[in-house]
Amino acid sequence: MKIEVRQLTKRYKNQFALNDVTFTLEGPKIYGLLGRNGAGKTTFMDILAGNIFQTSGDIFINGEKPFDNRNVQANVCLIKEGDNFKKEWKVKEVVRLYGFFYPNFDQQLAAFSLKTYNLNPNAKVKTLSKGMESALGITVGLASKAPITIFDEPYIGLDAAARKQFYDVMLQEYENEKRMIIFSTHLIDEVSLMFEEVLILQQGKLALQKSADVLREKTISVTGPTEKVQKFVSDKQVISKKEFMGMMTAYIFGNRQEAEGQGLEAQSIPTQDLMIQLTEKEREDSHEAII
Ligand SMILES: Nc1ncnc2c1ncn2[C@@H]1O[C@H](COP(=O)(O)OP(=O)(O)OP(=O)(O)O)[C@@H](O)[C@H]1O
Repeated sequence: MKIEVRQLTKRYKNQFALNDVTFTLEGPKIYGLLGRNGAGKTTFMDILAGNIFQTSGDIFINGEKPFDNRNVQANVCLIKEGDNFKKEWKVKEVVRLYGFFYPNFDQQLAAFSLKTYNLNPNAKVKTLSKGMESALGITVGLASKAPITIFDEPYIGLDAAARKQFYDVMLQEYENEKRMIIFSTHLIDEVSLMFEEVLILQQGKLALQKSADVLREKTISVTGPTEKVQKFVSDKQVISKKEFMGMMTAYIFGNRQEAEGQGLEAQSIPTQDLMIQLTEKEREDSHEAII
């Protein structure tokens, strides 16, 4: 599957939820879509799933526009953090309806997942706890086998053990049959090892798109006397810098050994820290994407 996003903009009155973003996603791959509150993640996922229409720009899924397009929508399953299903539906009706809509829907996997999460097929959605409703979302999202499966904070209310079950089944399913999974979450440290590529949105702009391997190997923090650090980073891509009492820490794309060879302290940066550094206030106006 190929998703082409071209100068995509969504504006609500004076508020830009997405502001002229351009990028391409090509699967099968597990994408992490990250960003602070209000960065535009849900808006993007809603446009991708054909739920809402952009103000300007284009989005193509394998060359077709998703809005009001049944062909495309049958290939895209979006599970949000809540209110995915009508409250009056029974669990088994949700599974049946998703089964009708998604051509590759895996009934066996759905039944297995319902059992795993102790979900009673005859229970109405309105009687489920928050965590149980999330488990139902996860169940139909995974069982949909949609070529583009999107999870937008899908596990509100799920405890750590239940989240781990979800990750395990998701990875197992992905191993069995690869597809494009777009995963948006604030629990970044918990899932970042699953990502194959990371996108970070900041105030409706794309701040970063990089393969997870590159991020793991090449993003480092370098600490030492300010002058020495300044000199070391002068020819490198700098994510952010902080200075305190003659010492500087710079977050950069670079080589750890090279920094250590020059007597600087170097550490790799966890994805969550990277997101925080990239979206710090000082960077807000620069809108310089790292792609
Ligand atoms: N229906 C709407 N009407 C007005 N403004 C909206 C609407 N939906 C989103 N916005 C605004 O667009 C911006 C992006 O919102 P969005 O929900 O896409 O962010 P997000 O990255 O998903 O945030 P979060 O991590 O908090 O879920 C925010 O400023 C939000 O207030």
